[in-house]
Amino acid sequence: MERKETHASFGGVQEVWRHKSVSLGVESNFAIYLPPQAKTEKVPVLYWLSGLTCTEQNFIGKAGAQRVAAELGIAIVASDTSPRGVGVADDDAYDLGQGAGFYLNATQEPWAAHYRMYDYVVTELPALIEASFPVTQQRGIAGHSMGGFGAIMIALRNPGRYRSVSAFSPIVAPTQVPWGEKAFSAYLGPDRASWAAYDPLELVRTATERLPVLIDQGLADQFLKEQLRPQLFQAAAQNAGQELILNLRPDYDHSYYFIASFIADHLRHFVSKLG
Ligand SMILES: N[C@@H](CCC(=O)N[C@@H](CS)C(=O)NCC(=O)O)C(=O)O
Repeated sequence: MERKETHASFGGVQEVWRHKSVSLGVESNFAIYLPPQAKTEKVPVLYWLSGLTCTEQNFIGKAGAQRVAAELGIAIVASDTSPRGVGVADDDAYDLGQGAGFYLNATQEPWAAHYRMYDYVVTELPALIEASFPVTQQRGIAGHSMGGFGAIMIALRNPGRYRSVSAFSPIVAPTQVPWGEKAFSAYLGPDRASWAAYDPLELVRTATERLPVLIDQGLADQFLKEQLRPQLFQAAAQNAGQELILNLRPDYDHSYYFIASFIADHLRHFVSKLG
């Protein structure tokens, strides 16, 4: 594992590391913010999953999360959004291939060899983080858009693994919207039965643990009506008895300006569940 960046930030440190990932079969970057408290004690860690086109850099450069993470004494880990490199399958479109891994394990060619972001985010990365940094096993998961989908899907599938889950502008119904249908068709194949394991609307029906889900959604989001459709998750949650805090925010769009405006609420949501 090699440290690529280190920056003092609000008394703590923002780092970027590169390591050989077993799940992805290539080298991958992740970012970790360690608050000042981590110099003397182990701290809880929030995993952040970014959206389409992002790397580990977007969140750390644009969300402005370090100040409140330092106040609260939590670490934040931001992964990449797909495997990358010359030997890794890709597509010219921004919403498929590198930068668009959708946090699942692909079963179809040419994707299956490297596109295993589900295993990476759920198992490999936390094991590495917990062995290498001063963090506890108190984990939270949050994300944006494709990453908001990833956070909700992963929390619903992994009872006991996370203390909290939250999302900005998540793709809640990937089997019913163009971004999700395109990605699931490519990575999982045409058999829609295989999509259910990654569909939050299905998972919320059968989940054995129901962490309250916090969602913030901008009402001026250019992707709201076609790709995000939070009301579909709202209805599924209501049917399932799933607690949902859905904050609809007038005027806010899909960008990191929106995330930066409300990220503190999501960090506090995580800390409120640590008990
Ligand atoms: N049309 C946009 C769609 C991608 C987009 O909006 N990505 C969001 C996540 S779904 C993002 O966070 N972009 C990177 C950034 O704003 O830093 C593009 O081609 O870049």
